[in-house]
Formats: sequence, structure tokens, C-alpha cells
Amino acid sequence: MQSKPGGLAAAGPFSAEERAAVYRAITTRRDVRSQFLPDPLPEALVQRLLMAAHHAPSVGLMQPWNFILVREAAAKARMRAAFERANAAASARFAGARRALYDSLKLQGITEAPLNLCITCDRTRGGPVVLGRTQNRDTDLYSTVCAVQNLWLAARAEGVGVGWVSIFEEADLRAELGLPEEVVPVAWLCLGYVAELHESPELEARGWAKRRALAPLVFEGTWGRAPARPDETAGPGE
Ligand SMILES: Cc1cc2c(cc1C)N(C[C@H](O)[C@H](O)[C@H](O)COP(=O)(O)O)c1[nH]c(=O)[nH]c(=O)c1N2
Repeated sequence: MQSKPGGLAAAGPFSAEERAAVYRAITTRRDVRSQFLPDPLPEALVQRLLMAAHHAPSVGLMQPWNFILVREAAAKARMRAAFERANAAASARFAGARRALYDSLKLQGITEAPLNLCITCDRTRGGPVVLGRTQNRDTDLYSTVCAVQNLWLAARAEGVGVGWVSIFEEADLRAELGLPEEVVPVAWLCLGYVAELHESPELEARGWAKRRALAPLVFEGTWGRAPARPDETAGPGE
């Protein structure tokens, strides 16, 4: 396909097979806590995943992300300890049977995953005025989350599992990674090859929460109004 900077390239739909692959990555992606294999991830693969993340959309092309690779066992052990402290506080928010169920859940795979990765957001990148960010300062954080999702989907296609761990005190992340004040740790991710994945979210399989039906979440024009023609809400080619 021909392209030049600033030029246009043909952009029709993918072939049926290519589309199926994209939707397969989306629907079979899982958050992984227990299935990590110990094999190290080849450097070329890690670079492909970072490339996928780096191709995410970002407000004003701000690209506020950095990628901090954490492979050292001692660093993982420190973050595992930080998780345990934060998780004890999180568990205390629940009571009775709900707490017992919470305590039975595995909510991280920090030391098992061969690679941990923190994706950060530099809130000052691009200077004080960034196109698209004037009215909503948090669009830099949203952009960073787009990078996380790109990486997560690319990882699924590569046979790599990803687990997002957010049960940390931010101060522990900052201290471990030596983050400057203007840099926010958006996502702590555990990565490793997987041979198996849960067919549905693990939290659903364990009876913690359920995937909602899509239709009641779709409104038309104003909050709460069901679409007039619900069967036409699907995209082209559906
Ligand atoms: C921002 C954010 C933060 C977290 C998560 C996700 C996201 C998006 N998830 C994973 C979450 O539980 C999972 O995505 C849902 O349960 C849906 O499952 P699948 O991702 O479809 O497998 C997650 N899981 C976990 O075990 N410990 C955690 O700390 C977190 N934190």
C-alpha cells in the first residue's frame, strides 16, 4: 500500500479473516493472574508490544507515555510486598461472605510474570498548551490508557497474557520507580506467555461480578432513552 507523510492510504474494511482476527483478539483477551509461564519474552516481541502501545491515539499527539520495564526479581518482590499491604486494606472494605470471597481471589501475578511493565503519563509533555486538552486536563491520562489497551490486544495476538495490577499505594510505585512529580503511574502490568486463558473474565467465573448485557447500556440522543432502532446500532458490515 502506498503512503507518504501527510498523504492518504486506501482504508477499506479488512478481509473477513483479518476482521475475525481483530475481534478474536478483543473478545478472547483476558486479565491474567495465574496462567503465566516462566519463559522470558524475547526482546523483539517486547519491542512489538511497545510499538503497538506507542501507536495509540493521544490528545494533540501528546504521546505522554513512558514504558518502564521491570525484570529484576528483587524489584518484583518489593512490588509484591507493596501489593500485599494495599490488598489487606482493600480486603478490609468488604465484610462477611463477600470478604471471604475477595480474600480467595488471586489479584496479581507480579513475581510469576517474567516481565512487569509500568506505563506512565507525563502530565507536562508537550508544554502547557496541548491541542484538545484545554478543557479536559485528564485527556492525557485517557491517552495513556489507550496505549495500555493497544498493548493488551497485541499481547493477546502474540500469545502473551497481561494482568493489570492497581492494588498499590501510589507512593510505593513512585518510590520503586523514582518517578518525577509530574509523572503519573497509570498502569502496572504483568506480562508472560500463556498457554491457556479463562473463557470469560475470572471475576465472573469466581462469582464476584457479571458481564452486563450491552443493549441496556446503549442510549440514543439523551441519557436513558433506548435507541429507536436497536438493530441498527451495530457497525457497518454487521
Ligand atoms: C484499570 C484496571 C485496573 C485493574 C484491572 C483492570 C483495569 C482495566 N484488573 C482486571 C479486571 O479485573 C478485569 O479486566 C475484568 O475483571 C474483566 O476481565 P477480563 O479483562 O475480560 O479478563 C485487575 N485485576 C486484578 O486481579 N487486580 C487488579 O488490581 C486489577 N486492576
